[in-house]
Amino acid sequence: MNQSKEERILNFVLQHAVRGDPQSVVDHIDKYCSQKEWAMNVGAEKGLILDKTVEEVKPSISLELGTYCGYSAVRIARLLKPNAHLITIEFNPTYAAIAKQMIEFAGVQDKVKILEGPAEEIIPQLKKKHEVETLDFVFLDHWKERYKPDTVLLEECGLLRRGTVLLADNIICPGAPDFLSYVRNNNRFECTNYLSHLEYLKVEDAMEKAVFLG
Ligand SMILES: O=C(NCCCCCn1ccc2cnccc21)c1cc(-c2ccc(F)cc2)cc(O)c1O
Ligand SMILES: [Mg+2]
Repeated sequence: MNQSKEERILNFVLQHAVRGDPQSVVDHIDKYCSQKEWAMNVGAEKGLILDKTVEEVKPSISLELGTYCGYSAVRIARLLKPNAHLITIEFNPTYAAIAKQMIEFAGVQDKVKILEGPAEEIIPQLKKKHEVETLDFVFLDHWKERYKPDTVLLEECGLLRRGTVLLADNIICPGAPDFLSYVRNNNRFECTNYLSHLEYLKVEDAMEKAVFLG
């Protein structure tokens, strides 16, 4: 049976990256996806914006919506302080299985929990089933039309606290217009836009940081 693109990405990492070295895993995914096959990882340029945000927030508990092959989960986990954790939600079980292997190869499996299913179903379970109190950092990178409803759901579930930082990928391409207008017109969010480029291409893209003011 033919390999999928995601399996080819994983195999390239398993064969060429350094086991237990998250930076090597990130660099090799970027090498494969810039030279061989485009894939929707946040990539190196927007990845720096993600890194700077994680380093600023120093989150104890982070949530990622959209795991895909695990690129940004490894990118975030490599910067987390001891005993800090990332919960990452992936809808597609095939992607989740690839990401699990990617995260284990990078050696960050003790910091990352992958939950399978739609964010809409999992977010309401985070407090009771996954013992989350409130979130320090949220990276939105899933279905662009779910950014706004899932942000509202996070607030309704009491998962945001004063200072929780949301960072959203793909604000320009593919775009998340209802999320953007929601957070920018809501006086309980302090927003910052970071202009960048779509992963591996010269196409414009941006990330939006929205700090919840409580
Ligand atoms: O679609 C994107 N990502 C989402 C993938 C599917 C998420 C499914 N999913 C995962 C967790 C989860 C939880 N709940 C519900 C659903 C959930 C995406 C697309 C592009 C892109 C594509 C083509 C193009 F021409 C230009 C740009 C670039 C990106 O960076 C992207 O992130
Ligand atoms: Mg994205």
